[in-house]
Formats: sequence, structure tokens, C-alpha cells
Amino acid sequence: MGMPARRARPVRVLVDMDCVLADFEAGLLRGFLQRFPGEPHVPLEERRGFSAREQYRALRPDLADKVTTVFEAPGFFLGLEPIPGALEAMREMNDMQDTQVFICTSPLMKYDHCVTEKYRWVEKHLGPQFVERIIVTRDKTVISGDLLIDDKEVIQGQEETPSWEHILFTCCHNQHLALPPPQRRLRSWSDNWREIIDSKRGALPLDPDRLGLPQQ
Ligand SMILES: Cc1cn([C@H]2C[C@H](OP(=O)(O)O)[C@@H](CO)O2)c(=O)[nH]c1=O
Ligand SMILES: [Mg+2]
Repeated sequence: MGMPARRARPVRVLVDMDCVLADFEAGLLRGFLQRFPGEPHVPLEERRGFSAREQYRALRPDLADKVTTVFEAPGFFLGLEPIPGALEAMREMNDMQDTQVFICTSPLMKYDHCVTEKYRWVEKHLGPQFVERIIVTRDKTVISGDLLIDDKEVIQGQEETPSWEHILFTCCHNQHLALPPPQRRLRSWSDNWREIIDSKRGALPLDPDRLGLPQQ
């Protein structure tokens, strides 16, 4: 009943790639065990902190360079398995009304294989329409969006007040962290990502047609 509401600005969702879409941690452990059998390793349940390199260094200093050779090797990024539910969620999100989805990922400093393999991974698992949606940046704070779904606990850069709300995607290395309120988590792709996106629709700039309507 009544006049149809004018369409509000779409919600823009930036989705991180490693540990959110692609299983970097499982691929890293698998590669490490293959390449360095017999060396001590960090089981996924014991991973703490974003940097695997630092945790391997704490285990034994020479393991830092060893674990790094695994993720710098050709084929590493392309061979990562999708995180459960990630591909389905991305397709559904992309089909949602008033929702823009981008993949926002950082390259390694040693970018040789990483960058092209990230593009190829997206084409292989999500298709060419998502290749158009890739943003590769070392600084996610300068990218504008309503939400950034990312497993890294602290995301910093040149912009002190990024436009997005950071939703921490749960991963082995961050699952035990107590978040400073009001930071929110997405525990997996079976968690309530639709509700998180919808929560941003209410926060959009004023839509004249909706002024005066009772709040849902
Ligand atoms: C070195 C390192 C990189 N990465 C990922 C994060 C970045 O991708 P993304 O922004 O898609 O999460 C990429 C470059 O640092 O590799 C880890 O997840 N753990 C690590 O220890
Ligand atoms: Mg990540």
C-alpha cells in the first residue's frame, strides 16, 4: 500500500579473500607438511595471530623463512580450497537487490605469483563477473564501502576513519580474540551475513520517501 519507496543507495560490501573466501591457513599447513616433513609445525587449533611467519619464528627461528617459501611458491594461491559456503554466499550476495559486492584483497610484497593467481582463482571458482569486482590494494582503509568482511584483527592504513565497518571473519588465528565492542564477527558463511548487510540499510543516508514512515 502507499507509494513505493524510492530505492536507497546500495549497500557496498568488501569481502576479503584469504581466510574468508580462500583457505590460506589450511593450504599453508598442507604445503608446509609436504615440503618440510619432520619439521615441527603449528596445528591450526594452535594458530594465534595473523602472521604465520611470526608464529613459526617463535617455534624455531629458521622456520620463519621455511614457512614463507610455502606461500611464495608458484601455485600456492591458485591451489587454495574455497572456505565452506563462501562461493554460494558470494553468488547470493551478488544477486541481492541494492547490494554491491567487491573482493578486496592485499597482495604479498613478493607479488610475482600471488596477484595473477588471485585473479585466476576468482575466475576459476566464481567466474568472470567476479573478476571485474576484484580490488587489489595494500591499503584497504582508502577503499570506500559500508562493510569490510576480513579475518585480520586490525586493519590500518592512511585513512584513519575508513568508511566501512570491519566485520571480523572468524579464522583459526583470531577465534580466541576478545573483540573491542561494538566490533562484530561473522563466525562462518553459515552465520548471519544477510542480517549484517541488512543492518547497514537502515544506516544509509536519508531517503526522502521513507521519512515519516514507522521504523520496522
Ligand atoms: C603473510 C600472510 C599473508 N596472508 C594473506 C593476507 C593477504 O590476503 P587477503 O587480503 O586476501 O587476506 C595476502 C597478502 O598479505 O596474504 C595471510 O593471510 N597470512 C599471512 O601470514
Ligand atoms: Mg584475509
